[in-house]
Amino acid sequence: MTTTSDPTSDVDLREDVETLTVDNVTVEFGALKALSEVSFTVRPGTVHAVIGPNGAGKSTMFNVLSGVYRATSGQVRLGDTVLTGLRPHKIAKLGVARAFQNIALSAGQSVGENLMLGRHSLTKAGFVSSGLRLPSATREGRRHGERVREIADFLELGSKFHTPVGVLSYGDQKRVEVARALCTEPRLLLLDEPVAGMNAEETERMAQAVLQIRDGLGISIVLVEHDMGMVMSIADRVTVLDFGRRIADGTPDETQADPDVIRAYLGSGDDVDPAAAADQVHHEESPQ
Ligand SMILES: Nc1ncnc2c1ncn2[C@@H]1O[C@H](COP(=O)(O)OP(=O)(O)OP(=O)(O)O)[C@@H](O)[C@H]1O
Repeated sequence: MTTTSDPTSDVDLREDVETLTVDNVTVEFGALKALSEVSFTVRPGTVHAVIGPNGAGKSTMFNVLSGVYRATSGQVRLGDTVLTGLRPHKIAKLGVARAFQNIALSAGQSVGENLMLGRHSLTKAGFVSSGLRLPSATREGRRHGERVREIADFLELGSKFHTPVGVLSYGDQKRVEVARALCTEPRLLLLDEPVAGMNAEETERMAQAVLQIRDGLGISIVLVEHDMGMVMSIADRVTVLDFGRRIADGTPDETQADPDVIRAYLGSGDDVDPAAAADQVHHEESPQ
């Protein structure tokens, strides 16, 4: 597996990719603080993981970033643009795409058709002109079709382009979900537990896809993830949450050696062992 490196040195960044700043975000549900003054920064063109044991606040953070939840206090900014308070579709329009933990695809439709649905927000031709097959609409349709095909190939879904999504393997379906998010041409991609429920091979393939997206498209990726091994091998930076608080923030090496992180994972009764994760990274980084 490709190992973690400083991506700012060798990645061709998309020009409009800006820093994402999470600034003192608190989310309260009644008396419960799901997030307490959490801050972190996602540098342009990096993979930034947000991890933590069960109930740490990961999904809540994902929902704040995508506008589904409103922060009780604090701010999220993309460059100078304040995202907190905006509705999900406005945030999407600003170039923030999300792929859900639970697959939300149209099972009866082909991979290509599902990706085209993701493309819809970028399609200028209205319903009438498309319906009448006006030349401008046909031209535009062709252009979008080509791009969708490219994105499918990019995520190794080209050979399944005409296959109904419902008959694909779980791993392939998850990659379609990610590909659909990419069809909106985002500058920031939010991934919610992209390897949940995957076997080792599918996990490895998704990890590679995430790195390919970072390096090939030059965009930023926020990865909210439970699987610590996967995160440690591909993230440039990791923010660790526990009971809604940020307990660590640093490189994978720094965070997995952090006693608070080890305590949080071991104390959670979680089957993820930071030491095993560290071994795994070490093993993967070893020369062939
Ligand atoms: N809509 C909600 N209403 C009330 N409480 C909520 C809501 N969403 C989350 N919580 C609570 O906030 C806390 C953080 O939950 P969250 O789902 O963000 O954690 P998580 O890290 O994603 O956990 P998991 O790994 O189990 O999915 C939990 O105590 C949870 O019960």
